[in-house]
Amino acid sequence: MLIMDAGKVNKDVILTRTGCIWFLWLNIAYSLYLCLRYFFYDDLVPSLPPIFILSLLLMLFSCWNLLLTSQLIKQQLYLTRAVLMLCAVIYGVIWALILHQLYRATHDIEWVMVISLLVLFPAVIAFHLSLNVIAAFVLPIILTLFINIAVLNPLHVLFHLVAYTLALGVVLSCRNVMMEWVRKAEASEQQNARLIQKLTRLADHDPLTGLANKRYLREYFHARTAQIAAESQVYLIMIDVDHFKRYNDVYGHLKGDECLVKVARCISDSVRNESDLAVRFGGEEFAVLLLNATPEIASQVCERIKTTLEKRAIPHESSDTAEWVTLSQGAARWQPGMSLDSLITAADQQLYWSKNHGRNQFSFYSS
Ligand SMILES: Nc1nc2c(ncn2[C@@H]2O[C@H](COP(=O)(O)OP(=O)(O)OP(=O)(O)O)[C@@H](O)[C@H]2O)c(=O)[nH]1
Repeated sequence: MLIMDAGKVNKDVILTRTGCIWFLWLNIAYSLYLCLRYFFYDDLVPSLPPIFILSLLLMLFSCWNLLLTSQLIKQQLYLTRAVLMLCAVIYGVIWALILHQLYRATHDIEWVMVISLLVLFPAVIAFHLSLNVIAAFVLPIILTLFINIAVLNPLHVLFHLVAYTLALGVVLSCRNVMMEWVRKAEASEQQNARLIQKLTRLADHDPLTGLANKRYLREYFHARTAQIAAESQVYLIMIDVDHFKRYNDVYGHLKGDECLVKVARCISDSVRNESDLAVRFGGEEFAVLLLNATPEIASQVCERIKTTLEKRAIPHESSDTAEWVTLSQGAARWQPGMSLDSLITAADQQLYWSKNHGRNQFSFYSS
């Protein structure tokens, strides 16, 4: 496999691709410089054809790779690391040959060393994520330069070897600095993502019960009703705890809070469809939004909430309705074009009907 699709790609490969494009443009610029240099300096003339041919080859290979990369980007495809390494070796060998020819033409090892460092430095930056790709590019170049340095007289060999090794060390140490920056950037990116997740949860959920809040209901309602088909049936159930003021008065507000958490759990346990949403509407009021429901499903959910709470049997000694905590519910069906506020009002009217006709029951409105 020379190419992989976007699904199998990790972040490293994408970062390497950005580096590749930069590296290709640099190679085009360098090869252009070497080709043009011929017209302004005559020191390269004796060995012009090999350098000219190699520079031209480098330019054409880079242009072709650039075109290929843009095609891959369009098709959301990426080169595998093995192909990157092969390309790095080819570039390393071409540059090794160019530097060798430059040295043969100029006999100026210091200038050739500077040119080699100018080539190595961007490669280390571009491929900082992969030591193997860097090595595949760097090794042919270093080997050629060391061989060329070795043919100098002994005093110069030592001086140039030490100088070049030091310069290489500086270039390679840049990779460590880059990696440190990348690690820090990644750590802060992850921290930000966690923070955003936490803030989003705080903004969308009720801190006491953990259910979605009214703000999220509004967002969810608008997003989902804009998507769903006109024939889909959407229901809103409004739920209110019966005689909750008396519960607080008898058991205290902390117990009241605990009771609301238990009620919330009963409601969320009764909502089984993933697209349905259980909401703490405010105070001791809850709501359930049912997407793709039917009148039967909506009444089943109301019945399930009632019986689940009955099974929990949370004592409520001052309630006129039962010995345990009970709920009144009212449901209304959404019609396409109907606003959330109108739907809430319609469901609320049914809730009041349930309250006024004995509590601990549900009532329906289906226009
Ligand atoms: N403990 C606690 N109590 C709350 C919270 N939010 C609202 N309440 C209380 O819920 C009670 C609601 O009282 P009412 O609106 O009179 O309703 P009710 O007593 O349930 O009477 P009915 O709805 O007619 O059955 C008030 O006493 C509020 O203080 C909360 O987060 N925690």
